[in-house]
Amino acid sequence: MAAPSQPQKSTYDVIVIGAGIQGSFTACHLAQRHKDTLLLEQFHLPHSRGSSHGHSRIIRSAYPQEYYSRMMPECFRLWQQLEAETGTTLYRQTGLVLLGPPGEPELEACRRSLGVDEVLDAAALAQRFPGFRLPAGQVAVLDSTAGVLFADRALRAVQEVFRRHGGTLRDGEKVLRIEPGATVTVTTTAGVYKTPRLIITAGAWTGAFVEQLGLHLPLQPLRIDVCYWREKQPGSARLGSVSPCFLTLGLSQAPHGIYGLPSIEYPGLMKVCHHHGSPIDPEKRDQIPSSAPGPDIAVLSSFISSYLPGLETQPAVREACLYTNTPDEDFILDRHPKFSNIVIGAGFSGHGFKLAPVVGKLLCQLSLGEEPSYNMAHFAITRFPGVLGAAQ
Ligand SMILES: Cc1cc2nc3c(=O)[nH]c(=O)nc-3n(C[C@H](O)[C@H](O)[C@H](O)COP(=O)(O)OP(=O)(O)OC[C@H]3O[C@@H](n4cnc5c(N)ncnc54)[C@H](O)[C@@H]3O)c2cc1C
Ligand SMILES: O=C(O)[C@@H]1CCCCN1
Repeated sequence: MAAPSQPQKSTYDVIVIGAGIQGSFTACHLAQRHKDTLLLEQFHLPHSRGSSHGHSRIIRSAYPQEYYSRMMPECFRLWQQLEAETGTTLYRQTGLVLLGPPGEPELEACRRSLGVDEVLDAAALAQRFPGFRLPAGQVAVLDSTAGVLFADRALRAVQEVFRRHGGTLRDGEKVLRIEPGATVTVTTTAGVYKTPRLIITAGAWTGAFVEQLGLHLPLQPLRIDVCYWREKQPGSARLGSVSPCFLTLGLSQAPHGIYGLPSIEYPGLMKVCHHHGSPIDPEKRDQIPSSAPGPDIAVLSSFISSYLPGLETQPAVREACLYTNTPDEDFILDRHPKFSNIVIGAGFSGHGFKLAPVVGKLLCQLSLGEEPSYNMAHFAITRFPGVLGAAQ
């Protein structure tokens, strides 16, 4: 005889909306702090409809902005802790070369963030990493701490630790409505929940979602072409050989930057992408035709012929991922200006994965009314004018 079904629990200390890397780390910190936490995800997990899927992400210490580079030692430590807690390998050190014109301000700021003096010219780079050809007027700075995070595996690991600490993760359950108040009511496709504290980490869906809370955030979802390029000589860009990650700064033909990771996802294919994409509604991401090569592919092909002559100049595989950009490409990590028990983490602008352990900690601290461990000025909602619209 089947056991009588338990009535579904409906009250939690904290509810987190969105189980991407940011929501999952946030929920994990809360559960580790013994908060009874519900993490809600609209899609069945794992899924590839948002920003946290795929095999790999870059992690690096080098950052032009010191408010991110200052967080990196703690991020590296927390990633290591997650590896130890789950017995999985989540990080592989490969190094990263930053490429740009000598004296380029962001390149210089990265060099300062690393505390290195050395700048590699074309000959020094080619000797160290034979796959790269540095055109005249370009130099390289090496971040030897950098490497690859195994993204899908990392997401699974953090969700596993969340559950281990008593957290509840409900996937395939979309949040439809939020009613703010001292107790927030959260209505989903499957039930109604109450909580004194809500955190919204809904990725590319956040902008449209928080409109119901009278908040107009300048968040622009972008569809990114994730491209993989075949090595002419198989094995030349494989992880573990001499291939590092790379990132361009101040490149006139691609001002947003181009980046790459060694061939670890698909054998013989190196991931090289444009740090930019086309505006998109996340609900309609598959409606744009994917057959014709877009402008991003042309930029990448031309870059590859000059800098990476060991790769073929047409992508062998194209996938899609979403960025959610703010106008200044800094994150939003803040309380709702009117409803202080609702916290928002969004606008990760294509560089949030590596920072998720600290982002999660900060969102947890904000939600519990604690003093955040880092200066939050750059992440404030109120840096954007008119976010509360006419109701302000
Ligand atoms: C191609 C690409 C390359 C990148 N490279 C790097 C890199 O090298 N290094 C780096 O640090 N970062 C990188 N990033 C950025 C990083 O991956 C993102 O910043 C990060 O994944 C954002 O996570 P998120 O949790 O905010 O969003 P998501 O992973 O999209 O999570 C949000 C979740 O909320 C859910 N959701 C939305 N609405 C609802 C609702 N109403 N109810 C329930 N659930 C809901 C969504 O389904 C989704 O699962 C890259 C991103 C892309 C796309
Ligand atoms: O966050 C990063 O390190 C990379 C840089 C290049 C674009 C994608 N994100």
